[in-house]
Amino acid sequence: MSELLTRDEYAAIAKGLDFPRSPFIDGRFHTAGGGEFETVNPATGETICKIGACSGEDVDLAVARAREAFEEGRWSKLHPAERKDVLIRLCKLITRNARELAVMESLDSGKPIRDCVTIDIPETIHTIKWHAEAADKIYDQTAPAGEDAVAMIVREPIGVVAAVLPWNFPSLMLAWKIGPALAAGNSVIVKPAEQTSLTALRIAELAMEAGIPRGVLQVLTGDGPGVGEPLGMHMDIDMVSFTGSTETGRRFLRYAADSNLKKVVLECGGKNPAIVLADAENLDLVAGHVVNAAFWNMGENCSANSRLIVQAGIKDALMERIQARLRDWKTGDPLDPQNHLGALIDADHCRKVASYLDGIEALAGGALAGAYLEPTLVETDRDHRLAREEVFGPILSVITVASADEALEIANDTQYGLAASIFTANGRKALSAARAIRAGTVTVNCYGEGDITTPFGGYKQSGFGGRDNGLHAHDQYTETKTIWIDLSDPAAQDDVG
Ligand SMILES: NC(=O)C1=CN([C@@H]2O[C@H](COP(=O)(O)OP(=O)(O)OC[C@H]3O[C@@H](n4cnc5c(N)ncnc54)[C@H](OP(=O)(O)O)[C@@H]3O)[C@@H](O)[C@H]2O)C=CC1
Ligand SMILES: CCCCCC/C=C/C(=O)O
Repeated sequence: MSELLTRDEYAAIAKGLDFPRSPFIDGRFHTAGGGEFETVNPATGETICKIGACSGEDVDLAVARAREAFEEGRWSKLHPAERKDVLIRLCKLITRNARELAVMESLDSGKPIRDCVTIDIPETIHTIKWHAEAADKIYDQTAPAGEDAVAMIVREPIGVVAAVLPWNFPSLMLAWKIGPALAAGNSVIVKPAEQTSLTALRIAELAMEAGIPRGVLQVLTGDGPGVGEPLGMHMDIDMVSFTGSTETGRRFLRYAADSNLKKVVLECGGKNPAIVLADAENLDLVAGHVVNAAFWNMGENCSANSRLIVQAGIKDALMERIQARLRDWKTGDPLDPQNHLGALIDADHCRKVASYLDGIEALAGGALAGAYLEPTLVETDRDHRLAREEVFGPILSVITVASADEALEIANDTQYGLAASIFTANGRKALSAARAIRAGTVTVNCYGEGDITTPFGGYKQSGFGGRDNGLHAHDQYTETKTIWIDLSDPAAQDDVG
């Protein structure tokens, strides 16, 4: 926390920011053809600035420039070590501008500055750097083809990749996509969520300064129907990597089917359980994980544990500790580093989240003001919509169970399968539960998404087609080619055919 400044110091940085206002196409800010939209600070409701919205022609232009860059090999044919050097230069530039980027992110999204400074921007840098470093350390393979042939299995960049992003981790999700996609040699077109375009635009500008050739990293601003759909339907885009709602993810599968069968990778929603069994140790620590898992980033997190499934024997002791923890989790001005929760993405979304509480008495929290909603605890049965739907806000649904088997059955009774946590002192129970839970990430006696080295993505309707993070992400941005070379003596061969 020592790196944090005061609220007034952050406000002074905010005053001095120069906001990017246009899409970034072919290495420069470009006058958009689709009018303008306002980007609003959810914490105050004030307009930060107007940003140009891309037209269909702008999308076509960006795709043409991306294709040209790819075919000319400006980036795709560089030695991997050269791509590494440029991406590391980009990381240095992001680091140099980290404070401004953190404040920009907080203003644009309502995220607490403490998280932007200590998590979002450092993790953005770490992610790009990790993939950059991997670029010249990944080997291709040869197959066991015998003495008379060499069979090489080589990776090649896919081509033009569109990265369609959500608003909940604007720069980090950008890094999760562009890190591996650029390291692998692709041209990337980013479509940030309309609410949160600012840091993506600034990072694209820094990428140009770092030496990423024009056309290789572009950012198209605008909304889903105006920009996301034309990207999804485009005949010259080779892949879409998407993070967002399951409903919109489904659309990208349809776009691909109705256009060129582009590769689609989806990272979608979750309704993730935290299971606390009666033998869990150190309930203070468990309560800390449960609170963090549910309320970090205002619960606007696909991997939030929004269901607490707790065994009856320890429920009261745990709830007492959770309530005590919550008293320290202050909600308010995102630029004040004392606050753990800032504003939700906008007042409409906040009202929608709060409407889940209609007719329910909360055990704690529940106060609503503008785009702010206090962290809220509610007791529900397993079939309540709060316990089944992805709320994407700071509401934790508490479900009491009699046994570990019942807990696991409820945990899996969902259309989603992104993440889960289990707390127990019994190693055998922990491991068998981790295997039984149908989710992409299961944490034992802790909460988290893993780290850059571990793949992240979902089972069932939480994901499709691949994983973010780790070398698994690198794989998803490459095609696999077989090159078979015959080594046998032509003179000794029978005729063919
Ligand atoms: N898994 C996750 O991390 C996330 C899940 N969600 C869930 O989704 C809910 C709705 O949030 P929302 O922002 O609308 O999420 P969406 O899934 O709609 O948005 C994600 C991205 O897809 C774009 N998009 C939206 N509609 C279309 C479309 N028809 N064609 C192509 N692209 C499109 C969005 O653009 P634009 O927003 O500019 O219109 C945005 O860039 C949330 O309440 C939450 O439950 C939301 C964000 C992240
Ligand atoms: C520091 C790791 C943050 C991971 C956030 C993962 C969330 C993804 C999403 O909501 O899409």
